[in-house]
Amino acid sequence: MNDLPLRLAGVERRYRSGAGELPVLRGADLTLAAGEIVALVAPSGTGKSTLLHLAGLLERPDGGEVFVDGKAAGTLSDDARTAIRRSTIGFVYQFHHLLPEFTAEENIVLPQMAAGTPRHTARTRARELLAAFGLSGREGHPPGKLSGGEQQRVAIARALANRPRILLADEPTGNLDVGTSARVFGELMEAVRGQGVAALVATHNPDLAQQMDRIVTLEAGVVVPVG
Ligand SMILES: Nc1ncnc2c1ncn2[C@@H]1O[C@H](COP(=O)(O)OP(=O)(O)OP(=O)(O)O)[C@@H](O)[C@H]1O
Repeated sequence: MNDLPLRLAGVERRYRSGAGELPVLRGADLTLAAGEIVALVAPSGTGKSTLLHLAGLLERPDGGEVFVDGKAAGTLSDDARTAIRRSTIGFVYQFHHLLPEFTAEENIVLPQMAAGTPRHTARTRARELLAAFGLSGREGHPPGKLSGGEQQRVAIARALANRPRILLADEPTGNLDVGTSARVFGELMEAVRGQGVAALVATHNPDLAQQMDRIVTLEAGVVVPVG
């Protein structure tokens, strides 16, 4: 069990508001094996983003524990959690969140340098990734001069730049038209499978979910298998 990239055990999350408490996760369990791609398909507002934020160590649960590579994240300092996030976890969001003032290549170089990779090594890796996503020749373009599909390809390349063990994606192609979404998602799957990354992908798109290894949903705050 210890070398599972990701394990959520009895994870709880409540949001406090003026009206009281909203229990969103009530003991969610989920494991991701290396190379496994899991679809998280659940109605809006049931806690998909919350689960991804907890799995990505962006927030701490109110109960339960998140294990990354067998290590309990709850006992770690914020700095230690940030270090794990940088080296081990890649994120892709519905909107690319690329830095607009930097080029496509720099957007992929910067997170590598933040994780301690020397600039020349980071540049080589960025160029390889951009080539793998069909973006050779676009290295010097800022996000504003790329199409929506190209921007999302850069965001996926950035998420994979530090060779993460875990990829967390929240509607990664939700902002793209149907054809572009299918193409970009296919490239994402190929890259994830090629690198043996464990991936958890929240999506409302049943066609994309069917292409993954397994589908889970959220019901009353717990993770339930589908099919
Ligand atoms: N910071 C917060 N403070 C208070 N309530 C929150 C907060 N974040 C999320 N919620 C509430 O928790 C519930 C779950 O939100 P979450 O964003 O995880 O759902 P989701 O399944 O990802 O939804 P969607 O598919 O619409 O993105 C929602 O009712 C939401 O309003």
